[in-house]
Amino acid sequence: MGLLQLLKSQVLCHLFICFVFLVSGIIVNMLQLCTLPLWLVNKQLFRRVNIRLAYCISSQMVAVLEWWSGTECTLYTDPKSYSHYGKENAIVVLNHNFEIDFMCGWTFCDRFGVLGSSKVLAKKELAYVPVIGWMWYFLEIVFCKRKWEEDRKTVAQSLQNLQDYPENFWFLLYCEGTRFTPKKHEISMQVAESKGLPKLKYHLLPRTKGFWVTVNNLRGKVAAVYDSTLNFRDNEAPTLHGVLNGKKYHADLYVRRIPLESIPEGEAECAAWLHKLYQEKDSFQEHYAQTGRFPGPITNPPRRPWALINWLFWCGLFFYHLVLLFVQLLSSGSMLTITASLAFCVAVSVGVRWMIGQTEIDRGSTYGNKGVPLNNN
Ligand SMILES: CCCCC/C=C\C/C=C\CCCCCCCC(=O)SCCNC(=O)CCNC(=O)[C@H](O)C(C)(C)COP(=O)(O)OP(=O)(O)OC[C@H]1O[C@@H](n2cnc3c(N)ncnc32)[C@H](O)[C@@H]1OP(=O)(O)O
Ligand SMILES: CCCCCCCCCCCCCCCCCC(=O)OC[C@@H](O)COP(=O)(O)O
Repeated sequence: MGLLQLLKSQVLCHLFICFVFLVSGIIVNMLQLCTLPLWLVNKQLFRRVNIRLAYCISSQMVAVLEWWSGTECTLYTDPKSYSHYGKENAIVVLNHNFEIDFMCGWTFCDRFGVLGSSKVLAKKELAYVPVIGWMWYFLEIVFCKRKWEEDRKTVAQSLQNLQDYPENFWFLLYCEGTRFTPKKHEISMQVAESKGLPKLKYHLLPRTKGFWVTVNNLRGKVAAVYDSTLNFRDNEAPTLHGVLNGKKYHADLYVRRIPLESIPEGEAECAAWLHKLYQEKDSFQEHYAQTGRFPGPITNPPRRPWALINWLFWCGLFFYHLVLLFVQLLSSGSMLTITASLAFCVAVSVGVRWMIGQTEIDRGSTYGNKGVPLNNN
């Protein structure tokens, strides 16, 4: 093991990275709060400012993935579609199998210059996660309770609000609605069978209502759906812990650009279209399993330096102040101050541990664990 790799595996380094993320994130959340009055005076300026503030937070996770762990992200797509990426609004449909799939998504957003403005249809529980969840309020992220009767109005309204959004954005939809587990897969395939739909091997059965409502409420604003299929080389199951430990993964992403006009408007037709899309996605995963690659040419967007610069800025700032604080603490000799500082460090570690837990599939929700009642006759 090299010296750098040894350094990356040190718990103290992980604690420092997490500390920087949490404290800088809370500072940015405070700044976001201060921008609220701007909403009343100049809504578009409020949005532009918040896109940049959000970038300071989300790009830290991109920097850790790209520069700390050195994870490589390869893009399979045709060059004609490539020329549109980052220059238009799009709905991204992505498979939901990996704990760090959202970080890979963010990496691609950054490479095409839409990271600050990127959006998602997220479960409501994530709105309460400090830093990221709080940041999302100011980005007008669309939250759902995953209960259609309650979501149908609120989701449509939040999507309508994006009609006059001033900068290009990608809107991410995990149509499976939850992360893949063998149990959820088995249950969703029972649902597929009861609906007379072909079985999927690598995906859960997609929930179609969110897709239908998104496509129809963003019509006229969004140019295309980017059908995106992600996998990792060597059958790896990447984790945030692995990334913090400096483990290098290799992500492969296959993207097809589908013009929005080609997607049917009616609910039933749109649902059938999405089911067909997931059958195609399944065949791409099968191709990957057989050959170790996705179909089509590789056109790799380069890493950009901004995420690294932002991260180094915050790390430098906190490192300087932490050293100063440490020296002052030792020279003060006050047991009370030392104990209070230790308690603060423990609180930060516990908070971050809980946040990391949100990314872990084993600690995931039970959503999708129940299907339609089986007919045992
Ligand atoms: C490549 C570049 C990437 C770019 C990245 C861009 C941006 C990045 C930005 C941010 C990154 C951050 C990432 C954060 C991650 C957070 C993501 C989440 O929180 S995912 C969870 C929330 N999202 C969703 O759930 C979206 C999908 N869901 C839906 O669309 C749902 O329809 C819904 C709108 C949420 C409503 O939920 P509900 O449960 O009420 O669903 P339905 O009404 O659809 O369900 C009933 C329907 O489903 C059938 N059914 C029953 N059981 C199952 C089952 N187990 N599996 C499948 N289907 C099931 C049931 O028979 C009903 O069928 P029908 O509709 O025919 O009546
Ligand atoms: C700079 C690096 C610092 C790293 C350390 C800091 C920890 C940061 C943790 C950030 C937490 C981010 C929240 C986004 C999480 C996205 C997780 C996710 O994918 O959600 C799952 C849902 O889709 C479905 O949920 P389930 O039904 O599967 O349950």
